[in-house]
Amino acid sequence: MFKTAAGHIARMLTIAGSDSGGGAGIQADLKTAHQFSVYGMSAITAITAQNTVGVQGVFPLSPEAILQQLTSIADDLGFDAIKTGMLGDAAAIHTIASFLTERATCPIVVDPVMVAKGGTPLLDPADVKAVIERLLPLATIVTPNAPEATALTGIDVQSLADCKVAAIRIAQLGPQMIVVKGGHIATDIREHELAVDVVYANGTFTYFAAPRLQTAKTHGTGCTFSSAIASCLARGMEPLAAIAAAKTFIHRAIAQASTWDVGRGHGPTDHSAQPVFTAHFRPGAFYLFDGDRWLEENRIV
Ligand SMILES: Nc1ncnc2c1ncn2[C@@H]1O[C@H](COP(=O)(O)OP(=O)(O)OP(=O)(O)O)[C@@H](O)[C@H]1O
Ligand SMILES: Cc1ncc(CO)c(N)n1
Repeated sequence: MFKTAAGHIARMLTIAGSDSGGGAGIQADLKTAHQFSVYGMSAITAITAQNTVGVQGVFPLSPEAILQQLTSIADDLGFDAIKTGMLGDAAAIHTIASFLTERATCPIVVDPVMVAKGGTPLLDPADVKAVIERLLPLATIVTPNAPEATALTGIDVQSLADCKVAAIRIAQLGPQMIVVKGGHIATDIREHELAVDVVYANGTFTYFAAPRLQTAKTHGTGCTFSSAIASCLARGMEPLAAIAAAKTFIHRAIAQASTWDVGRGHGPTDHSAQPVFTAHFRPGAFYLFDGDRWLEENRIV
């Protein structure tokens, strides 16, 4: 396990839903924390009956049950970074936001989960307001995919240019750094398609791209990516380096699972993948991951 500069084991808390299929939610988050040599803890917000084909049932926990888990962890174990995923409803969001305000001084990664890959809603659209008003102002990093960026801003996010406009709008809602993920965005800015994650902070865009992998093994990619970022922040890494390491991890996790026979639908990724750690990234640059290392490219997006 990784020891922080303060000399203790790095700890990451995930506040999210349970995925019985093991590829997304709490299960993905804890597997990811472990792979980053970070001690993982969980406060479960809802239990889903779910597999790679779809979501068969959602059973939210009460705000009391959520708060008691959070309090038990805060009173004893503590945390160096927190990630939030599927949250349930507005009442749960208010409870979690109040807890974070009172008891969290560490970095917070908000993955604004709204819809599962198969299309099942995991958050009522009426509750998006609570995410915007209560959670985004607390976020060190927020990681919407394209449809989530649309729900947060009202901008129809379909292209890289849309990602940039949406990121600027989301920044006005309070988070320190925004990552609009490129999994849903069709780009063709090279001879082969890329999955480009657009990062925005302090008025500057930085880009992390990787070749788009042609596979349906993408169940839980967003959960895995955001918990990888939180794990890196728990280790004390800088935000850009954390996002880059998370991108290398999810890229390899998708690639390694491409031949797996786990489930009949959108299969899970391989959380035993090895992340690549690179120390320094220049804000404003465009980086391409070639599977082994990051290359800085001279391009205007
Ligand atoms: N086919 C792919 N090839 C390479 N990278 C991908 C692919 N799909 C997604 N990614 C990467 O995975 C990460 C998660 O992005 P994505 O947009 O899929 O999240 P998401 O939609 O929130 O996932 P989910 O809802 O399934 O948890 C991003 O870094 C994105 O660039
Ligand atoms: C529990 C849970 N959280 C998040 C997602 C989004 O991938 C999912 N499918 N299930």
